Amino acid sequence: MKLEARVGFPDRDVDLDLAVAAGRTLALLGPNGAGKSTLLASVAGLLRPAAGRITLDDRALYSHNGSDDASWVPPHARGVALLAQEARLFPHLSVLDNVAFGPRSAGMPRGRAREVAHDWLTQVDAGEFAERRPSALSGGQAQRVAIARALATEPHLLLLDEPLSALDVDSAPAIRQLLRRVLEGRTTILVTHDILDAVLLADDVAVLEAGRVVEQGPTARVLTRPTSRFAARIAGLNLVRGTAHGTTVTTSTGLHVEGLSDDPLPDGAAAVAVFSPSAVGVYRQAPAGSPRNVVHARVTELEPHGHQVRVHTAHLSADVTPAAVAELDLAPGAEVVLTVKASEVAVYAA
Ligand SMILES: Nc1ncnc2c1ncn2[C@@H]1O[C@H](COP(=O)(O)OP(=O)(O)OP(=O)(O)O)[C@@H](O)[C@H]1O
Repeated sequence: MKLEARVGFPDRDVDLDLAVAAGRTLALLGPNGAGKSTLLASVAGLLRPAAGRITLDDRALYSHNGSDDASWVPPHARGVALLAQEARLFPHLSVLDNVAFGPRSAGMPRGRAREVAHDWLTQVDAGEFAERRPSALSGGQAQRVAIARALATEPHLLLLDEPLSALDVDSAPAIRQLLRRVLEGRTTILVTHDILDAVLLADDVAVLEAGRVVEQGPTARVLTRPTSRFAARIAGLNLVRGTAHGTTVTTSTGLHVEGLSDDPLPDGAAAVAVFSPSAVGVYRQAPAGSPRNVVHARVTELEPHGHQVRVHTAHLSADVTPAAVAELDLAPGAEVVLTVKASEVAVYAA
């Protein structure tokens, strides 16, 4: 089913508008406090927006038009399942009864509900734990059971709130693989801080910043041609925002970055210049006679990055070899000149 959600919380300065197409997974990305949990809780029915409208296909789960005639479907009647960071299984029930709980609550006879629970446990490779209590499961095993419990209710919409973040590094990859399998064809919203989750699990990505959706689109597009600084950072790219003049982007502080553009941009249009840290050269003094983009900056941090060292400055990053770090005597506070060839910079509308 297709989800459309417009939710407004003036007291939180949150005003979000997004949609998830039927059968697709949308990853919600954004810094702390961006509004991801607020959106999830609103869709689950745990939080009531001050304004907006939430629909699953044609069914309104919540609507409010400024007067008193709001419609409100309670959480249990929404057909929405929420999977949290921790499995939160009922401690006094066996694993099997945990999974059978949803179908039983929906009126399914006990024997049939247990059969359904068995099927789901088998599908998540947790059949062997059926008779155990949750206290006898590892974190990864418990999360498998929680996935089975969520899916056994046959939800129209699945909400995943950082489902891998509480797992240790050894069990997360297997659960990620499992999610990849079970999310296929299900309408899902996935809140994550992990770029790997977005790449492996999500068809689309929405980036939230300060209570607003700042960009939304297919995952591959957002990660290769980001228009927000947050998306650029998680994609490992430099992004300079400003206005276009030809194929040059000029920032509000007067920095000019020239690049290449597929489509001509109207003069003065909002635009970004995007380039990889590996395309950035680092010098102590401006190289003579260079046609490149040149930016004066100060090193803020050095960070290992594969076999390279990522040199961070206030707005841009560069990847250099460890030998170059030694040769240039780079350290936080060092003044540097960064260069990038126009042919390495993509300029497009933001
Ligand atoms: N219970 C609350 N009462 C009032 N304001 C809140 C409450 N919970 C969150 N907020 C505010 O709402 C805004 C959105 O917060 P939210 O928790 O949705 O962000 P988030 O993207 O989920 O962040 P995180 O990644 O840290 O979980 C923030 O400004 C936050 O301070």
